[in-house]
Amino acid sequence: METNAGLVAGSHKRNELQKPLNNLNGLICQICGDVIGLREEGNAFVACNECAFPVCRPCYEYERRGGNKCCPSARVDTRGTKVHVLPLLLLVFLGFFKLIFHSYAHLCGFKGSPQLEGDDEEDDVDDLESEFDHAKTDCKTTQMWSPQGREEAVDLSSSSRHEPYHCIMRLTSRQQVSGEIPEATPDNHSLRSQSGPLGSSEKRSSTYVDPSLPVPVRIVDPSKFEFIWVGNKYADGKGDMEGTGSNGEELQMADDSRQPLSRIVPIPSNQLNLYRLVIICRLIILCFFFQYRVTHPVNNAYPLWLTSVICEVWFALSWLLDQFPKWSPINRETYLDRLALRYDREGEPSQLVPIDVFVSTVDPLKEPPLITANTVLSILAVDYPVDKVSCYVSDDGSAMLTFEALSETAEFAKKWVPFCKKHNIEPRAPEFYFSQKIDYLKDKIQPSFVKERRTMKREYEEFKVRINALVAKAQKAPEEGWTMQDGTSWPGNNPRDHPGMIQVFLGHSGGLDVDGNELPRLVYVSREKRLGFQHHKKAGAMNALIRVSAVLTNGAYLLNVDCDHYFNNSKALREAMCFMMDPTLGKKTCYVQFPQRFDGIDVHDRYANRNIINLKELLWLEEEGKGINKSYIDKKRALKRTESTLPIFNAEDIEEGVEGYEAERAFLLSQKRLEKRFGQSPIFIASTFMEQGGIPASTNPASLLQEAIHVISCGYEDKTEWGKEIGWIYGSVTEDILTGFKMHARGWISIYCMPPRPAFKGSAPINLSDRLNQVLRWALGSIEILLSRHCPIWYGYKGRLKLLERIAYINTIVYPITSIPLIAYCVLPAICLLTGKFIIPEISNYAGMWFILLFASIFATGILELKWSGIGIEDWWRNEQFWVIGGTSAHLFAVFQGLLKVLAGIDTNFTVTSRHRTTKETLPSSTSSNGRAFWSRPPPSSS
Ligand SMILES: O=c1ccn([C@@H]2O[C@H](COP(=O)(O)OP(=O)(O)O[C@H]3O[C@H](CO)[C@@H](O)[C@H](O)[C@H]3O)[C@@H](O)[C@H]2O)c(=O)[nH]1
Ligand SMILES: [Mn+2]
Ligand SMILES: [Zn+2]
Repeated sequence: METNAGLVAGSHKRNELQKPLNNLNGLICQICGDVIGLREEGNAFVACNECAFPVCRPCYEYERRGGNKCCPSARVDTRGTKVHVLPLLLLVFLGFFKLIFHSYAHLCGFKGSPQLEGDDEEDDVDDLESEFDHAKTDCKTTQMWSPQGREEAVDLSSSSRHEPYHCIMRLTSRQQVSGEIPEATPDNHSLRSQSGPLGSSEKRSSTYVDPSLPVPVRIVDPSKFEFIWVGNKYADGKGDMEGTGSNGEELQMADDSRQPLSRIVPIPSNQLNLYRLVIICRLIILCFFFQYRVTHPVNNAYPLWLTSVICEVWFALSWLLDQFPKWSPINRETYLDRLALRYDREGEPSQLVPIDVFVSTVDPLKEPPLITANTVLSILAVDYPVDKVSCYVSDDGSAMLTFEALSETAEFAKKWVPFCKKHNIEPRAPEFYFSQKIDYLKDKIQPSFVKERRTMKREYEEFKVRINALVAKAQKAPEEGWTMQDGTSWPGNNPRDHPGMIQVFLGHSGGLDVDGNELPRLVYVSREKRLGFQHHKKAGAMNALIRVSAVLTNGAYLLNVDCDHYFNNSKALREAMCFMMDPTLGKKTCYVQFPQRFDGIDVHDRYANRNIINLKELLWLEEEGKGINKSYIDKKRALKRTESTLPIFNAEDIEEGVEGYEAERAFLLSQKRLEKRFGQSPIFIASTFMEQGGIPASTNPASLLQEAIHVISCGYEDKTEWGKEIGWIYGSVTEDILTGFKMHARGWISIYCMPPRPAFKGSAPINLSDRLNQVLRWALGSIEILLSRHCPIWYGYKGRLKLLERIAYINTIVYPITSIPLIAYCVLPAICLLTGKFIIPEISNYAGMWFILLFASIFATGILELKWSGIGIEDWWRNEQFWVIGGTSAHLFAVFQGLLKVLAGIDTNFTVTSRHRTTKETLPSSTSSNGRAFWSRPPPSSS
């Protein structure tokens, strides 16, 4: 509001200034700073007669081509709609008229002139301009178009996948961040820093450690609630808090190295209590309802009655399971400024720890290289010290297209990254940045910025042309397979049987950006694949990356994103570090996860992908700081590094120095044991002992590459604990849930982090079949876990899983089974109709009351949830619809497929994915492309 007022005032002022000048030549364009030229009649060019906002003709036309229908100043004025109602109406009317004319012409068999379809703008076209055609016709869509014409357009939204969460995991479980931070003593590691869960917001500094407070249990189900608890208050809360601290206080806080880097934001207790009250009422009503149902069978339709009661009981149970995680939500906010004060002070070397970012891709046709490129660019431009970020791209499809696109991306990054950092733009994925409207009235917009932005946009369009050309070229593979630029054959021609490949771009030796600064390192990795070796999909790919990165850069933490999920918030890494480097939280936190947000969903969100309401799939909970979720991430570097670190240890053992731990540690330290656990790589094992990450200075880079190829070979994990106890855990297609579960069972906690500006965004499946397939895959993953030794119902009672965590995981695992009663219940009405019988006996007034109360309580909970979450009724309804669609199709199918797979060993999926591929063996070789070294390794001779 404040900004708006400012804007409006600003533009008035300008108008006033200009009025007297209006007829003068020499007026300055408010966008680019050039002089506004004259029109033929000798008056200054005026774009908008309403406000006479001074823009030059080139700027005005540029904006128009970019899809703006109104003048640059009015567009940012929120009242602009009012001003432009008339022209809009006219436009609509005109459009309508054209439509009628068109159909009429069509009916008469007469072809309307093509101009009729376009806008009435002039069509002088240079090669850059034609690309704006699309935007002209519909500036609202996020579609992307290419300069070459629409056929080649890449539709962003067509990327078929998306993933729930991105997590930062610890690499070492016990991160000694820096000498400054004293060890936590056992008595203050209670996390509950604040007042009680619902208490008023006391001053943080005084309440931070108060071991005497009871430890409240809080759980959050972001599926329905993330907006409730976070949306409204989060953003403002921070401002308020900061406002209260005087300078002196802040300084003092900065001094105190135990100041937490985040806090829990209290939720108003009346809100929460009201909700809880309704839930309890609903529960009580439910009990009476069942009492009535059970004691009043329908005598002439006993089977119908019995079926319906069984279904109802199941629904009630699943509702109850669903309810637990929502009982005590937690909301957190971070103090980025404290993080910077403590570890990243101006003028001193940064003490932030290094992070390796992993991007997974498989199929460049389903996951368009342009999307992956955008993700990579957003990582390279992230707001974190460049020498502390490395980006690893895993290509499970060993596609030369992916490789070449990455090589182009590295080149483009040299221009893109300095531009982002100089102007501090968001988001730092160019496609999404340029699709945003720019607000020329914001004070920070300088004419020089406008010009650089235009240049950059042009560069990006050219980059897109190059990527699209690569994609076009990759459509039909030549008989003899792909050949690299230097004429050698591409080693990955057979994606199911090829050597490991690694290529390092950028980084210290890979060239500087256009301003002469270093860039983060970018590494292409395609792990070795051989027939007869299980590759374990994404989990396998991530484990390979854990090892390569440990050998090459060895970040202390790792972050995993899918290739279609770009950094929407360039401070996301810092957000996560506020938890990982927190003096108290950091020691027990295994991973930080961010919710999944989407772009490019169709307006009506027909397939209910907006996670706003996403059902159980996204269940997670935080309890005494313990998080769960369907996220993926996992284990830190799998292993741990020094003494304390592995997540293979139980979290408390590490903290408390339990006896067994000491003993195990001694055992572990023996090299033999380490090799058994981590595989035969002395360099990898050594790297796990580097608490702060980084590689021993003495190592020779050439030998590191050799070793890196070794650790991604497909036999490397044989007889080790990879995928069993270490790294991403194998055995479920939802490896993220399984791995998170395993970590929680060891007593680690996880944090759910929801910065006001969403940290990551992805593209969601936009067609029903992709979406159903995804839902099917997730449900199948759950069933796999349900039927495995890791089933949360029985697993780990000797471990450290908290009861609520267990319930939340059970809920996440069991939901596909609900499809069976759901289908039964859907069929019941038909049977009732056919047989003329009903599932409920003649109803008395007394019974009728329970029915009415039950429905009322269902409405009440629904209304409260809707109200607090800010979810619209439409979204909610769509979600309910999709729940039935998915529940009666994909979930049911998953149950059977899972049973088949686990009980009979039939992997239906396998037959789908492994279709015809020629098994042409390509001889891997050491080659070079583009003058850079390219490493690969021959297949194991006979192992
Ligand atoms: O053999 C494979 C298969 C997949 N992937 C990658 O794994 C990610 C997720 O796969 P996708 O098919 O896109 O699944 P989604 O349902 O979109 O992803 C969500 O759900 C998955 C299952 O829970 C999680 O693995 C993902 O992290 C999560 O984002 C993608 O980046 C893929 O490139 C591989 O690297 N290798
Ligand atoms: Mn995906
Ligand atoms: Zn201008």
